Amino acid sequence: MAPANTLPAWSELQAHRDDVAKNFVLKEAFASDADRFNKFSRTFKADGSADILFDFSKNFLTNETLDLLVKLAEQAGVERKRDAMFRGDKINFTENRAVYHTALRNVGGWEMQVEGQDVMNGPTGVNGVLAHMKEFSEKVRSGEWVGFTGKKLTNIINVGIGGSDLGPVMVTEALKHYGAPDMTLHFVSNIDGTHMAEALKASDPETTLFLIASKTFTTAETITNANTAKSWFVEKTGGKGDVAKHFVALSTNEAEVTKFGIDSANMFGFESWVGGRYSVWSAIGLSVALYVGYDNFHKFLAGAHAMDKHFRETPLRENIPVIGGLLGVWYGDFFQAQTRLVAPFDQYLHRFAAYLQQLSMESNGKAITSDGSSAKYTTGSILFGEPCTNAQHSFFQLVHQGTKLIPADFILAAKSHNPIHDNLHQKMLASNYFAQAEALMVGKTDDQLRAEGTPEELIPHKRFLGNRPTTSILVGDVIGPAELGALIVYYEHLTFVEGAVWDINSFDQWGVELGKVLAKKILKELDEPGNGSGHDASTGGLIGAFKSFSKI
Ligand SMILES: O=P(O)(O)OC[C@H]1O[C@@](O)(CO)[C@@H](O)[C@@H]1O
Repeated sequence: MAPANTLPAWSELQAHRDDVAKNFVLKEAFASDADRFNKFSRTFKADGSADILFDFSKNFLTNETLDLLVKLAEQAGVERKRDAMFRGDKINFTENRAVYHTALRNVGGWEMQVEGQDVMNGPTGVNGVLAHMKEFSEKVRSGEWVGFTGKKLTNIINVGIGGSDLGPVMVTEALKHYGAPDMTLHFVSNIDGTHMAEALKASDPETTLFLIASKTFTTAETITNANTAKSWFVEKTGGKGDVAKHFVALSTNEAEVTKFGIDSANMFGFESWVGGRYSVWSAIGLSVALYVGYDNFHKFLAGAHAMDKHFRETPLRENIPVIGGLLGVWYGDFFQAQTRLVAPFDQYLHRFAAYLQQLSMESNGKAITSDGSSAKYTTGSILFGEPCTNAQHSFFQLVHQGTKLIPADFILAAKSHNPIHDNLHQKMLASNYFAQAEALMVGKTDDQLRAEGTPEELIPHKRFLGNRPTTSILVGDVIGPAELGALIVYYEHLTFVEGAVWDINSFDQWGVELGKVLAKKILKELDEPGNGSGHDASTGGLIGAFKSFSKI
């Protein structure tokens, strides 16, 4: 594909930005068009899910802007690339793989093949793994599957990192309302011994089930943590513990699973066309099924599939993830916004931004386009976020009065799982959700400050320039499994659209390899005399200091 900035629509957008958008004032746009909210809002509707309102009206958008962005998407081949993904083409061209996480949640019976092979049915097909997950999770939750002393397994330790951790953590936290009351979850990811030590300290080997979650089953942190866990289990049970009853593997790599000592019958597999950051829908999501029950896990898949259907079938201008992705390009490449804020007004979603960081930044943190040349434009964005209202009391000062343009997404469920104190908390949460977006848009003028009696010398300091764009996402009920699935997939496909316009490979992650290789070399040097070989003075000096401090 031609580099994005050589496409005709790109130049038209640049001209549009120069002539119109640089003077675009949101509050004036609303004052001049009473129908603006309706024009730039879209509602996601699907059976089994509450409606989800996506209000894009507080963005730097005019009809012309949206027309030009859609034109850019067309010229960049977004629809062609989207259809190639759903067709199972090897769009992950550096690893020669399909990108087929959509098959994992294909509850709609779509025919889905990779290299002419049906991926849904057959012994190792998606549906077979889901059936295995259903059977296993139901046996554990019912107490039919017990530990070596006959006790119910109520303490789950998921050992994984990156996509083998962030998704399970975020989803089990987001769906805590549906979690088994007698089940405790631990997620151990960091190689820092504290992570595993703290989990084991709180665990009884007789009631503990370990999920060793690793797509490759070669990730150093995970395999080390898994071996530590196994040693703890053997030691604590005096060798009487039956690993087969207390360890299962979630992976694509049967050989390494077997080498570790887990029987393949206790392995839940998935294919290499599932990227780590797209894997919560796969066997990696077993902790979710164990915690909230398979029926809720299926609803989670169904909500995701519904957003897949919307993305696959909806014309670009009405397509919600397409609009979200095009806004990412618009702010990043035409307004030089370097970051994106995602602030859920929802405590259960407190790990949502952390999950989206890997999804967005591991997908689009790329500077090379499909033909191997360097991108001549900005790609990717630094995604960050915390739940509100906490974030308002933390870093919103910069968002409101700083020098940076930070497009923000706010998310709220219309109903709370916990309508305590006569729903007062939910109303206060909602009032802040509305107020933050409004404040960022309208700001506060010098005249308003003077009218309040603000001393002249304080006016510049208390001025709010406003005109800061936000997207408000409002879920029309509580956020349950289906709504969560749809929300995640909105961001998955928004990320896809950004990458498709930027003509990058959003599905490999070569950038995580160099650090691993260097760490492996240094690990050996920590057990050898001296400060290692071939290091710069800083690295060598730090190694020396570490050895001295820790008396290695
Ligand atoms: O699931 P696994 O193979 O152990 O990989 C864990 C994580 O490591 C990576 O950094 C790739 O090495 C992420 O992409 C991935 O989610």
